[in-house]
Amino acid sequence: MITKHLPLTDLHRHLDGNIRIQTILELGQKFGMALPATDVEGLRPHVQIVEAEPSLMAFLSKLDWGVAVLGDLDACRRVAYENVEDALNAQIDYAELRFSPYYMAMKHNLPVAGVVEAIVDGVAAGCRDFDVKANLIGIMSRTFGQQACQQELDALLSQKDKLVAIDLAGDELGQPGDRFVSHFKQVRDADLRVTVHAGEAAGPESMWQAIRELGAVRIGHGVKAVHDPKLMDYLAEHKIGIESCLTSNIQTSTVESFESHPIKQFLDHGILACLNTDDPAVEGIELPYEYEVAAPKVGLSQEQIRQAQINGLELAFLSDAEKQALKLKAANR
Ligand SMILES: O=c1[nH]cnc2c1ncn2[C@@H]1O[C@H](CO)[C@@H](O)[C@H]1O
Ligand SMILES: [Zn+2]
Repeated sequence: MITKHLPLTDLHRHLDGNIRIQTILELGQKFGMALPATDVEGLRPHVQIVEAEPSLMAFLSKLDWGVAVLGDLDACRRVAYENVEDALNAQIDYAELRFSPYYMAMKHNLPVAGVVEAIVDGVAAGCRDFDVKANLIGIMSRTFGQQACQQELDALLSQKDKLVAIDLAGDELGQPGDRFVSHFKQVRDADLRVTVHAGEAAGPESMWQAIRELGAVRIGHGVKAVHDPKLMDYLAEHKIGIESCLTSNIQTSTVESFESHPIKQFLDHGILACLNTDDPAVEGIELPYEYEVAAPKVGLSQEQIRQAQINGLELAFLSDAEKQALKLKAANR
């Protein structure tokens, strides 16, 4: 259950993994694209997980239609704006929305820096219209290699004041983190924080690398840490946050079943793990589902679920004053 009088955060939420099916249809039509179906139910199996996929990469292919219909920068702005409305509808007080501008720009050759501007714009408009606080995390999509990531990083750093952090997402097995050391040096030199998808498809060594060589202060997924007791200790001692995404881990076949998800061990070990969605529209879930259905299935007690909610605020890339303001707002409702 969500504790109503505490702020609800979603720190791991891909904006480009959360494009409404209806919007995909409308944009597809607007830009004259042949989609695999012409109505929501027909399109659903092409853009949403209907049963667990065999691998992370199979899961990720479901995001492709959503970005394929982004025919101009206005379309990017629309999707960003709708993401803030979706966060409001999911009861979220504070969202860190992450996006990969290169991935969004790819199909229609949009200017990558222009995509960043459009997302900044759309999210700002959404935050004005809906009562949600949001920050942006720029993603480098490792799937497309080092050069594409440098291009993506250049575009993101051109708007660095509008971002709170940079992430590395995509093909963890095919593009290991040691190829991105120089990219993350630039990120740290720009005073941006670092969160990295690691220990999802690859093992605990990928998490060590993200922490030691890339400067990660939070890790996306990180489920493989349970196989490395020293890493478990390190995460707890150094307060490295684990952004858990329970349903996503089942749907990518990263974790075999809810019952065997390691988040319980993380919390028992004093690790700051929190609950997040990942790609809500693609998964067909929202944050309340993670709190009310997925977390109990994993075996978390109500006290542990509450702790995960508290951890979300602690791990947020916000100032103490901003956290305090969110706490006050939640306490008074
Ligand atoms: O669960 C995930 N693991 C790894 N990469 C992901 C996940 N979800 C989305 N992306 C990746 O993030 C970028 C879009 O924001 C894309 O590169 C997509 O493949
Ligand atoms: Zn993710």
